[in-house]
Amino acid sequence: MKTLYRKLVDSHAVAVLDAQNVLLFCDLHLMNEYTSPQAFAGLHEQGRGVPLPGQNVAVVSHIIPTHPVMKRVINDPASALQASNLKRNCERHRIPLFDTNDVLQGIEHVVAPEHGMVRPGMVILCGDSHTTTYGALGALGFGIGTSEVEHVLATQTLVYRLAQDMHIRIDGQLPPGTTAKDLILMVIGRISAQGARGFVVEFSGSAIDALSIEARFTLCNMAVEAGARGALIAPDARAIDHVLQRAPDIDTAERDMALAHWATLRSDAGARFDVTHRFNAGEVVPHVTWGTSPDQVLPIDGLVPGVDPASDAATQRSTAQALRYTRLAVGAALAGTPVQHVFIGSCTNGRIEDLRAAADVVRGRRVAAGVRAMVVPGSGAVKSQAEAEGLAALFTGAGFEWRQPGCSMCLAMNDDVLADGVRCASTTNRNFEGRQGRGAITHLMSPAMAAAAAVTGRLIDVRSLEPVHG
Ligand SMILES: CC(C)[C@H](C(=O)O)[C@@H](O)C(=O)O
Ligand code: SF4
Repeated sequence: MKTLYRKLVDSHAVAVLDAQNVLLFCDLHLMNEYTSPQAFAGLHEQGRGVPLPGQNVAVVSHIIPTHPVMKRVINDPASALQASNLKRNCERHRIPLFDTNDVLQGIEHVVAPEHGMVRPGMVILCGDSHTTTYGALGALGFGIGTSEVEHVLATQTLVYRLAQDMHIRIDGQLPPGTTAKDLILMVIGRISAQGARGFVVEFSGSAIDALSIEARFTLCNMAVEAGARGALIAPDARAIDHVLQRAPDIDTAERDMALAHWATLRSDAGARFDVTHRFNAGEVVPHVTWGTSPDQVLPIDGLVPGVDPASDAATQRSTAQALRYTRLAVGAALAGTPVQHVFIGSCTNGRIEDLRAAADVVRGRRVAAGVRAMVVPGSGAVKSQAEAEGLAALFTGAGFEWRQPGCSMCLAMNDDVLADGVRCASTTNRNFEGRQGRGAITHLMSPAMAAAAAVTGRLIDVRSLEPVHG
């Protein structure tokens, strides 16, 4: 009787090293410009090569400028060097690369599944924490450090310490106006940013079954913000369709074998989880963070909390510091807080369904005076799809900036940086101090909620917007 997680580990264990560690085979190794340079340098120092270049792929994601011009030139010398290093290294080792000016370039976690690279049952590694995203398709993905990137390049394996099994079961129906983003923010708020530390989480239940694949990406992407070492959803017919539509290389014979294998990718009835949590999706309301950790989050009708004298000293300190940083008054309503910036994008919420959800709110409305709002699609493919559907025209017509794809203001490693004190409604995944710019204040929320903030200039429950007439 095994959990899905243990099945994936066991089927990829090249060797058992001891009771806690295995040598894990990696089916797909993704790389970005930021965490790969030292790994390649180490590889070259030791005179090693890359034995399986076809099982590696690289994407320029983080440092890339997104201003809306055709040709993208990286002006910052250090960033330009990272991009040119990645190109040189990929050429040298014959590793496929989505380079700066590739029309399909984007955020690594948006690009990889678009091309059918992510398949159920795979182990996928990347020097990036949001690799947990791929659990949405039944693949075990997680982030690794730069020295591990080097190890994977050289051997296509990783020395891996086993995690514990957590089951998060979510039944019930998400109410209208709420999304997977609200659900995962609620879960993180309840179990805390450390709540899944040391665990791989398997999500299941009727609410999960009802989610689109893109919504499942959002959920698994943010599981790492609860400390999870991986997130999984057993692949169902919807996940399998999603993969097959994007993997034309699978011929009929392979397809039958693949389908038979994928059907086994679920936790056995009676498999034991170390911890189980249960939630009711029917209770979900739009959520917004108020602090500087994703678990400092409240329903939009919540009041900014004060320091709880009953909490431990560390929590008291971090609450006080978060309140200082976000400049919110204890006891004030979160709703109504003015924002100066809105950012719609990232590997959490930069996919086509996210842009459609934001567009549905924006249609017939305009960006509020004094607000700067931008949409940064997660990839070139998302961008052209949104343009073909008329979403780009809708956004620009309403006063949004329509940008080129990349990580952008999710972590401000390019030139999309907010000024000190600017408050931003953001569809990203981390509200850490300084993440969107020194002194900039981030409120995490869903695309619909961010769009509502853009058109009203404040944090607001999207469900309370007056209908648009005419
Ligand atoms: C730059 C990269 C290493 C980092 C990560 O690991 O997640 C980034 O993508 C982030 O979201 O903070
Ligand atoms: S979009 Fe944000 S979270 Fe995702 S990989 Fe880029 S920086 Fe990291």
